[in-house]
Formats: sequence, structure tokens, C-alpha cells
Amino acid sequence: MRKPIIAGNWKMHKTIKEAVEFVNEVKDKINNTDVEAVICAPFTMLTELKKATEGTNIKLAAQNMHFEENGAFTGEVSPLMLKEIGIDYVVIGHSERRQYFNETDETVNKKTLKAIEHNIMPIVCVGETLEERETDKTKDVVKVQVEEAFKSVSSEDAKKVVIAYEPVWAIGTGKTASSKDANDVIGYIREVIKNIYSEDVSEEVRIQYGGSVKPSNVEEIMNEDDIDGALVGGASLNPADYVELVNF
Ligand SMILES: O=C[C@H](O)COP(=O)(O)O
Repeated sequence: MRKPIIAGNWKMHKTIKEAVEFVNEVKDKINNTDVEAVICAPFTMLTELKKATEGTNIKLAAQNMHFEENGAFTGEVSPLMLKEIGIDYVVIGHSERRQYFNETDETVNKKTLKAIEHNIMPIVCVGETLEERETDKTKDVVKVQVEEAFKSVSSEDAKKVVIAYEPVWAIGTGKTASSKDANDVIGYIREVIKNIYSEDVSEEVRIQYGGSVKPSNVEEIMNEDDIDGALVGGASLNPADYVELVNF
């Protein structure tokens, strides 16, 4: 039985003060213990958020990480640094990082392996652009992204990785893939995992949907068999919406 995981990805939003206020506002309202609640926050606020979420059901994720433990990589943050503050998850290969910061399938794989080595669980993002969808390449694109991301990942470790399927054209646009379409692609991703590893692994891996998820559509999305959660951008910035999403 896969435990659903609802993660709010704040992207480049909120100050430390706003972030702590957010947690204080939502922490006693999250009553759905059947769901894992996660906040993916900017680096600057992770330490304070760790304190604020102590004793709550909320887990923390970083939004990126370098694949080296230390070195001359100005502006980067390493897995050791995230581990030191007790971060549970790290988002890897979000389409915005692929699009604006030269993230490639190769760096996604390096980061995935490194995160696992340090016991920080990766949320690996995959998804097609509008052009790829319109030219019927969705499945080919996500297949390559998944195969590359999981290179050299053992089957035991693969079970712990979370995959987020986010069609790029649905991010921040108000356009959502229909829950059936999202479930279809996510079912296909499960097939890809099965072909790399085994049925057993594919049945354990959790796969989220992301792209304009909000309180009004979360339930329909979560009702789909293969969808195990959501990676939510815009709607997760509002405390009341975040509570509704997690308590869906
Ligand atoms: O990481 C979250 C996704 O990019 C979705 O963002 P959105 O919910 O604002 O469309």
C-alpha cells in the first residue's frame, strides 16, 4: 500500500518570517495522517522551518542540491549541508531547473544517486513540453527521463524514490491534465519502472502528479489508481489551501 504524498513546492516565494508563520498556521489543522505532508522550501528558510515543524506531521524538502559533497561550486548547496539540518526530501530535475538552469538527465541522475547515498529521498520530476505532447511524444520523453534518472539506482533504493510527473504545459498555467490523462502517463511510468526493475518495485514507487493542482481538483486526481500524490506550486503558498490539499 503506497502512502500518498502531497508536497507544496514554494519555488522562490516567502521570507523566513512568512514561512514560519505559515507552518504555525497549518500545523494543528493537518489531520490526515494517511497522507505524508511535505513543504519544499528555499534553502534560506530550511533551518528555521526544521525547528517550526518539529513534532508536527510536516516533512521538509529542499528544491535542489548539488551532486558533490563539497568543493569549489559557488552558490551551490550540498547533500551534507541538507543532511545536517535533517531534510527528508529533495526535489530533483524540476522542469524549471531543466529549463532555466541547465539541469540535464545526467545531472538529475548524479543528484538522485547522491541524495540516496545520504538518505535524503529524491522527488524526481519528469514531464513533457506542450510541443512534445502535441506531437505525441509524451511517453517517449518521460521514458527516457525516468530511465536516465534511475541509472545505477539499486532496486531497494528505487522503491524509496518519489517520481513527480509534471507536464510542463500544465505548470502555473491553470491547465491541468485531465485526471485520466495524468493517470494514463503515470501508469506508463510505472510500466517503465517495472521494465527496469520488477513488478514489486513498480508497485512500491510513489508517483505524484503536478501541474495546477488545487483544492478543487485534488480529490479527483487522488482518486486515480496510479496517482499517489501531488506536487503543488501556486496553491501551496496559501495556508488554507495547503491544509485542504493535505486533508483532501
Ligand atoms: O512543483 C510544482 C509544479 O511546478 C506545479 O506548479 P503549479 O501547481 O503552480 O502549477
